Amino acid sequence: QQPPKDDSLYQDLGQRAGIQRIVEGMLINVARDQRIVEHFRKVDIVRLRDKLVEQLCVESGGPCRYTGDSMAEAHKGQNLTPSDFNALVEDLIASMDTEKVPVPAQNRLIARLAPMRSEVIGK
Ligand code: HEM
Repeated sequence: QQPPKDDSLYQDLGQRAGIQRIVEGMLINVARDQRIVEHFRKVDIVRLRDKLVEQLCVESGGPCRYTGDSMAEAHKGQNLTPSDFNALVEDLIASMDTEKVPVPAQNRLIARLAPMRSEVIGK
């Protein structure tokens, strides 16, 4: 038998609906973010939204499955920099602020994304 899964972060993010609002808010922030918006010009934004929601759901301990590409695959050829990465994280944090996600929960989510940094940057 599996130990019960810790889904407290998923709950703190407002479950699937809350995560969807966070992701959509982040993408709206990205659309206004001159530092990185160019990367997203030709992207299927609905697919990106859906894959991000799945991924944040999984990473926060929610009952979801991630069906997208690997992080290395998704960011291959983009040559993303540490500054690009930081800009996206700022846009995510601003969205979580708008959604009134408590700061400790924000920090837990960022901590779960941080290990992906090396798979995203410089590919
Ligand atoms: C921890 C940080 C990041 C995570 C968790 C993440 C997550 C994802 C996910 C789940 C996808 C969708 C993959 C798929 O379609 O199957 C994706 C695609 C994409 N990401 Fe990221 N990403 C991160 C950082 C970044 C950064 C810093 C940028 C640019 C500033 C970026 C730009 C993009 C773009 C443009 C796509 C679409 C690629 C395409 O459709 O060809 N990502 N990302």
